[in-house]
Amino acid sequence: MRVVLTGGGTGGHIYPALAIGREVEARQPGSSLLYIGTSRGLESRIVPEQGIAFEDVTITGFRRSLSWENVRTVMRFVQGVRRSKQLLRKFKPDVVVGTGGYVCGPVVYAASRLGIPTLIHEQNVIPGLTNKFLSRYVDGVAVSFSESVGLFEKCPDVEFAGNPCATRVLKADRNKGFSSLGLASGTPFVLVVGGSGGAKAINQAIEQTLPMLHKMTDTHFVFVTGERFFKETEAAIHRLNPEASKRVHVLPYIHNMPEVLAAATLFVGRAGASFLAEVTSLGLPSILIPSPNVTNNHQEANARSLADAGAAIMILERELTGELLFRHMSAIMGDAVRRDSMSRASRGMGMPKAAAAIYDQIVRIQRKR
Ligand SMILES: CC(=O)N[C@H]1[C@@H](OP(=O)(O)OP(=O)(O)OC[C@H]2O[C@@H](n3ccc(=O)[nH]c3=O)[C@H](O)[C@@H]2O)O[C@H](CO)[C@@H](O)[C@@H]1O
Repeated sequence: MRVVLTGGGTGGHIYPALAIGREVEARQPGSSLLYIGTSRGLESRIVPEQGIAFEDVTITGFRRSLSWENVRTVMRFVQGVRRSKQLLRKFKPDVVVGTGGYVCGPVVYAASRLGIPTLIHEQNVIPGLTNKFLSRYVDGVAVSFSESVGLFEKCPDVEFAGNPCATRVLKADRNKGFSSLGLASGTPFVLVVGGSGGAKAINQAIEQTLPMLHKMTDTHFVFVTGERFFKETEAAIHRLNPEASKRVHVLPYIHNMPEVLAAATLFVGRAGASFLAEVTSLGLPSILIPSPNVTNNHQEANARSLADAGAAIMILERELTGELLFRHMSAIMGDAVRRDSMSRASRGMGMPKAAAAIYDQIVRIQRKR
């Protein structure tokens, strides 16, 4: 099968697209993938590293308020559709799959105008602007939450599939996760990561925990700062606690995240949808600090659903302090029975077969044509 994947800006849109691509390759060996993204998004680096062909279109997002920038965005959209049509005519895909983020707009729209079967995947309970716009043109929408099924009334085929990131972590080799971090297999560690772009508030809270970390003997901390905060955070950590470097491993970004997640004992981070799909698929206990700066405060809703099920502790950013975070981390790491119970609750929410369900939907929308 020839598949065009598109979606991006942040990891939460890119990894679902890659997971769908990998499922297609597994189910139909010899398939060809082309990823269309923007040269400014994270996808322009991640996708080529995965050995997948990459082409770019230029596009920007709409501002929610009226502005001249929106006029320019419309012009870029028209140009983006033209460029997408050229790329699609050349690659001749059997299907085009979009996973949200504004780059999807021109690519999926162009595909539908050319009569190519199209599917979009929505990661969040409340649909993003681009997916909502596209839903009237596409053949299928795959959603991650049952509550979202009714929100795409313009589309004839809406499937509650889950998030395909849940599938990509399952086959991950945890021993490779340990060795890539320079840790002996089985070393207990807390993975702290503020979403695909890092989170200043979480970085600052971790800096505040440094004087307390020696109390959690044997536990290591893998702390992912985000590329833009790496230098300052790493410098602050070494200044505040030079001794910490033995058990605190500071990194800007992790490229083999499935392997590292499979090895982790506890996850601390934002409540982005793709991360949560991975965490629940693996049955990891978590401490979630939802970003307050997202549309409709959807990360708090994501985090609350895990907290209500007993799979996670939620800390709101306005209440976050190093002391509170340390207290929760040390309570969970020090209590194996509690960890087991959180882990069972977390696994109970996982949807590890999501990628397979989306592959089946792709085949179905092709047949309907
Ligand atoms: C601030 C913001 O707008 N966040 C949104 C964004 O989050 P964001 O892009 O942070 O996405 P998620 O937290 O959902 O997922 C991040 C993805 O990147 C991967 N990863 C992350 C860090 C790293 O070092 N290495 C790595 O591989 C994770 O394994 C995961 O697959 O998209 C999500 C899915 O639409 C939304 O729910 C979030 O609200």
